[in-house]
Amino acid sequence: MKLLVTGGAGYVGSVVTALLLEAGHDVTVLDDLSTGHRDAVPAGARTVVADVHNAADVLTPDTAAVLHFAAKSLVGESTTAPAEYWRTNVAGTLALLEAMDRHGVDRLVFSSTAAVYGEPASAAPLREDDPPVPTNPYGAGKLAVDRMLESWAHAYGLGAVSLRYFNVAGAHRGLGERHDPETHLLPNLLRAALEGTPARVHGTDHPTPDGTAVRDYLHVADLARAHLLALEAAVPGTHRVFNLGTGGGHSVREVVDTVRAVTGRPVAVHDGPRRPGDPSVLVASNERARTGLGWEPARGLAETVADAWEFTRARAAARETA
Ligand SMILES: NC(=O)c1ccc[n+]([C@@H]2O[C@H](COP(=O)([O-])OP(=O)(O)OC[C@H]3O[C@@H](n4cnc5c(N)ncnc54)[C@H](O)[C@@H]3O)[C@@H](O)[C@H]2O)c1
Ligand SMILES: O=c1ccn([C@@H]2O[C@H](COP(=O)(O)OP(=O)(O)O[C@H]3O[C@H](CO)[C@@H](O)[C@H](O)[C@H]3O)[C@@H](O)[C@H]2O)c(=O)[nH]1
Repeated sequence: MKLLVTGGAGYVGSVVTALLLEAGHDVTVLDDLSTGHRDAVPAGARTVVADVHNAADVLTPDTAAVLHFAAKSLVGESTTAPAEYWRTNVAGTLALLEAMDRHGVDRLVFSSTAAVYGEPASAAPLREDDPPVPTNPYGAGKLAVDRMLESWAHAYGLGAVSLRYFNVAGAHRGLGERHDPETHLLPNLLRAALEGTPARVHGTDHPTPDGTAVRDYLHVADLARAHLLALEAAVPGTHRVFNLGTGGGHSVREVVDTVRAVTGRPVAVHDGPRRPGDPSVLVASNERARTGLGWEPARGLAETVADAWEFTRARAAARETA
């Protein structure tokens, strides 16, 4: 299939692009490189450096589907700089949908997020029919897009799938997290392991067994595989929503312990206050993805950390020889 991947120079989009190419698809990446990297786009894909608002210039009538990753995606930043979140994530998606309408492209796979659920009422795994009550502009904007897609499917016959990712982590064949500044837990812990500097624990007073926040860490290669299944599930006239997570949670302290075990390094941590907008527990129920997409995650936390560690060390070695 001829596919457009927005945000394909970013972390998740580059890994999905690699899998799409392996499966024989013809891929064009549209990315403004604001948080992505041109050299992260796998060989074999075309790259167009452009804003998602200008997707109409890149789409063609023979584009079969769009996979839409381009977004601003930091919960904390969305509370202090919301304008950019509404502009890129919501207005940008509206521009993309209008461009798809103009070219008759009727299938979309969208990167939604666990942040649409806000602060869950209990620690039970979140289901897609649990009430979405986002607590920050990032989650609110992603929920707005989920609802936009629902109306587009109903009124204009779009076939859309919203994949609500929980915490993506790990690396796949030389592709991993390269954010600057880096705010995500695992890359920060691995940098601490590499450089011998301390990492920070945001909040030790959560209502969890050890007081630190619990998240569902999903290997990026498992996540990426779900996108190929979602492409098949994007049937015109329907909008479907799937949570993507392992179904199990780990506290920040458990991730720290796993990093120490995998790297064999001490990794010092300083305890600090909670980060504004951070829910205490986010764990996915992946039942619907298992039955509806035939998807299941294959990797656990130790393998996810090990792959991210290999990526971190390889990049450090490449920097040294450069
Ligand atoms: N990483 C996670 O844990 C996670 C969890 C839930 C949802 N998501 C969602 O998954 C998607 C990918 O996230 P990621 O972690 O790979 O982030 P990323 O920042 O690595 O990738 C986003 C890509 O979009 C591009 N981009 C941003 N604004 C753009 C614009 N206006 N026009 C064109 N390109 C633009 C960036 O340059 C970057 O390459 C995002 O939509 C994000 O909200 C990520
Ligand atoms: O140096 C750090 C970084 C993070 N944390 C904590 O670790 C947990 C995970 O944080 P992080 O890796 O920053 O991810 P989240 O804030 O949970 O957000 C990610 O996961 C969400 C879905 O759960 C997505 O919506 C977001 O786009 C994505 O950034 C949180 O409790 C943080 O407070 C620390 O203690 N120290």
